[in-house]
Amino acid sequence: MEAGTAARVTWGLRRPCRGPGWGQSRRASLSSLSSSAERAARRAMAAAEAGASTAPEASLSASGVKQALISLSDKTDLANLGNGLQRLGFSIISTGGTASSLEAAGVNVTKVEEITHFPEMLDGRVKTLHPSIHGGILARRDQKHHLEALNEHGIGTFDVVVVNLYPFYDKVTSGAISFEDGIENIDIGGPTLIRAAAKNHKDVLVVVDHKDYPALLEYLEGKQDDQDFRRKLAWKAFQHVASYDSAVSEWLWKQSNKGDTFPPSFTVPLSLKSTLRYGENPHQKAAFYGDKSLSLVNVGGIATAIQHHGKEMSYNNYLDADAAWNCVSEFESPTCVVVKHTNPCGVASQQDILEAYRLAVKADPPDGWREIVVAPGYTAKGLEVLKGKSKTLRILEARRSGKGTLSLRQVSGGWLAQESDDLTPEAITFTKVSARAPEGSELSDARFAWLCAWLCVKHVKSNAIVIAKNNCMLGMGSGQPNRLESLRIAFRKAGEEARGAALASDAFFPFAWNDAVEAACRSGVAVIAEPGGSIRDQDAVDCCDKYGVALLFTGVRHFRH
Ligand SMILES: NC(=O)c1ncn([C@@H]2O[C@H](COP(=O)(O)O)[C@@H](O)[C@H]2O)c1NC=O
Repeated sequence: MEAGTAARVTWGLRRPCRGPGWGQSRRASLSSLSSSAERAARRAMAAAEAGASTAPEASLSASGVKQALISLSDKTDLANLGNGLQRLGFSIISTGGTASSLEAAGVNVTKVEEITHFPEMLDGRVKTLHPSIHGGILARRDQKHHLEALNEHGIGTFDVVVVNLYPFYDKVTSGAISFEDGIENIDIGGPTLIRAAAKNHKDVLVVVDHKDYPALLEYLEGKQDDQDFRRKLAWKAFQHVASYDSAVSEWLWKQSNKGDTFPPSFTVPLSLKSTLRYGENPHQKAAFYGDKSLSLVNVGGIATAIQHHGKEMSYNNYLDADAAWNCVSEFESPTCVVVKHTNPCGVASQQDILEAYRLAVKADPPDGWREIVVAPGYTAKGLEVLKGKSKTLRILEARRSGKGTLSLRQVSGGWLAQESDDLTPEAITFTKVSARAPEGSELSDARFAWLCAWLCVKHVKSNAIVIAKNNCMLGMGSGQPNRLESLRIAFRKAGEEARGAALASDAFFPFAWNDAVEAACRSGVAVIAEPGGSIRDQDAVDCCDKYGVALLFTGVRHFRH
């Protein structure tokens, strides 16, 4: 690509553009088309007429000088960019703060107002919103009448536009910010520049990410035009603006619709965290995206976990780690949850975490290797020991999964949205409906069994049955087409230890006699906890009374389909 010469763009200065009579004086000055810029514009038009506009050289500005517009809030690597562009012969035009930083870095720069003949005004709300800027970005170089229009109005073309936006996201997530401050942090001129340049990417390179500066400079140094490169930048630019707008829109919805959870429409800003080796199965490609919704700031969870050691996480690893971590995050006391295929199959809560681990593993001993460990933190020694266990063991450090989020789930052609199941154990009231009341530890066992069932149903399909004793899960059954089948599986796992234990069900028992309730009673459990609400609730009460089992209704169902 032709290097051109570094020159300050001064040709726009010739016309006063403000106040009444602006049109007249403007026309008057334009009538004397004599500047070098206008001569250059004519040269560019001649080139367009000659059909040379698709060659890289044709992206020279109408003035014959290549121009870059730079307007950045985040000024990371700005000096390198400015010096690089200057070295390549670009004339640089910038907004106030960016121009000052460039000057401080020894780069020649022209302020936007020298082109627009308007000062930056309204506290920065209007800086670059001007035909002298947007005409120079949007004009099609292969359209004679576009270049004629630029020429008529004394507007030069821009070849490169580098913009990043007011840090709206950081501001509104950094703590208390007033509504007015939020509004002032919505960038208007920046997205407009980005969209204009991205639309005209055939002739204008648009950059929104400082990580792309080296590639931009390398591209500009090259001899070949590459429309793919330009299109990728344009894609990224529109994506950048779309993400930005989704944050603004989410924030505004929250400001104006307190308490109303479901907006009529919304956009979820996702960014690629990693591509994965494959999906659930090797023939499926897969990737992991982080969700940058404002409502998910500081909610922790697996998406923001740090991996300290081990093989790269797979698609199924993420699902399992998520199920285990969301489950363990529910407990206040030290708890260990073992998950297989997203089912919590061993859960123990003990003051000593090592003891919790031993008991949880005992409930469902690993049938092979352990794939992932997730914890809120590790001592240096602990990490060393775990690393020594296996080269592949994935060791993750995660922050507790938060509450109050919207849960989204895909179905063919749409998404289901619901509030996350944030009910705390304190919100559950155990109502004794049987003749016998649970005694001593039976009550806490019932509560723990219910908690386990509750945690299970958040991650596995109903029907869910959990048997627990001494703060330890003894057995669980889930995902079976009927409740009796889940119950049988849970009892098979619990074995003889089920005698005197508590049993919990995620939903009511539709039948009692010759069915799940009677089977549970005959297996020797001391307490059954279930939501209640069946038309045959009385059968369940009568059955428990017959066997001397305590029956508790919780009034809360925790289906997961
Ligand atoms: N109003 C405008 O015409 C306008 N043009 C560019 N900006 C933004 O101003 C910022 C740079 O400002 P400065 O160079 O003064 O630090 C950039 O983030 C850019 O997106 C604008 N500001 C906000 O809307």
